[in-house]
Amino acid sequence: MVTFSDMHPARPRRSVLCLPASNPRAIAKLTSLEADAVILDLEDAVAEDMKEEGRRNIRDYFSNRQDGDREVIVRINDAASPHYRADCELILEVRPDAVLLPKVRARDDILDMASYLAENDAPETLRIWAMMETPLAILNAGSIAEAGRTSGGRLDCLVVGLNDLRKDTGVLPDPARTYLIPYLMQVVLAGRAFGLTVIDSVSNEFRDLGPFEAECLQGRAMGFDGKMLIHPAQIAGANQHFRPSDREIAEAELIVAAFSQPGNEKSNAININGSMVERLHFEQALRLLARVRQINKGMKSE
Ligand SMILES: CC(C)(COP(=O)(O)OP(=O)(O)OC[C@H]1O[C@@H](n2cnc3c(N)ncnc32)[C@H](O)[C@@H]1OP(=O)(O)O)[C@@H](O)C(=O)NCCC(=O)NCCSC(=O)C[C@H](O)C(=O)O
Ligand SMILES: [Mg+2]
Repeated sequence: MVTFSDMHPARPRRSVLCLPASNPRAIAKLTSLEADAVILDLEDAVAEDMKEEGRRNIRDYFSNRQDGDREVIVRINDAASPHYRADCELILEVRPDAVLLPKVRARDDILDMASYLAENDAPETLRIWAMMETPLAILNAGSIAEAGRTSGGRLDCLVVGLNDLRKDTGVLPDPARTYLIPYLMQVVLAGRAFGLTVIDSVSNEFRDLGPFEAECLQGRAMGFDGKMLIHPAQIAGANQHFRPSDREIAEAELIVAAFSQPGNEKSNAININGSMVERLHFEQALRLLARVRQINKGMKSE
């Protein structure tokens, strides 16, 4: 059956690759990588004494941007850090597709950034993404997601950060993510309630891709739109697992065809091979097919 996440109309964000802004070799690889979106990180992936170099690399990158339609996001340091002001100035200067706020705790973190962007005439296309990686972010997930509306719709995306969450909660690493599931689902629910994209956490495994693939399957089943990645080896798996399967596409086509048949156009519930299919499934099917078209449009070779 078509899943709820297929209703979400946002652009494809199946694979969201993160890399340290201080690593020019990794940055140089980007044009050859098939990630749907890219995060240039100034926060945890960058050593204290490399932050300025990271900002310089980001300036260089945007001055010669060759990404076409791909979203490029910059993760800044948090408001309490000495790097925050310089990072914010950089955001206004290079105007990425979004600024990713680390260690969000409450809705005010979103509102403060939204005010800063508005006061400095940042274009509406400059969005806000939020890392959901503190215990307070999970407790306040609903009001953080709601702040997206209050802030004029600038908040676009919630990204779970399980490394920080494990650190702050004491939950032990476990391939099944058993005790983290309530936190993950809380973020999915908050995102869905306010029309945001939800991105599953990184998996730290990039040589043995078995545990990573298992997390992709689980994340998709939970309703996530995509996964944050740390290594190019993870891109193909995320693109595959967060794309509707051939079976789902065929089922959606069947539903659309059935509702388009004479006599069914105004029906709210019909019988397809012994299953009740409602108009809401028809709407889901249309959205799924629209998403597939979007994915196919952005695909070079997968
Ligand atoms: C994890 C790594 C440090 C591993 O790096 P390395 O040992 O160099 O890997 P490889 O030898 O396999 O690399 C092969 C080439 O691929 C390039 N590369 C590696 N990673 C990336 C990448 N992410 N994007 C683009 N290109 C990449 C290398 O440069 C090699 O090329 P070359 O130099 O020409 O030989 C490394 O993968 C890495 O730094 N990953 C990203 C780390 C990161 O961004 N961390 C922050 C995100 S995690 C997070 O946010 C957690 C969250 O906050 C939470 O709390 O959970
Ligand atoms: Mg983190």
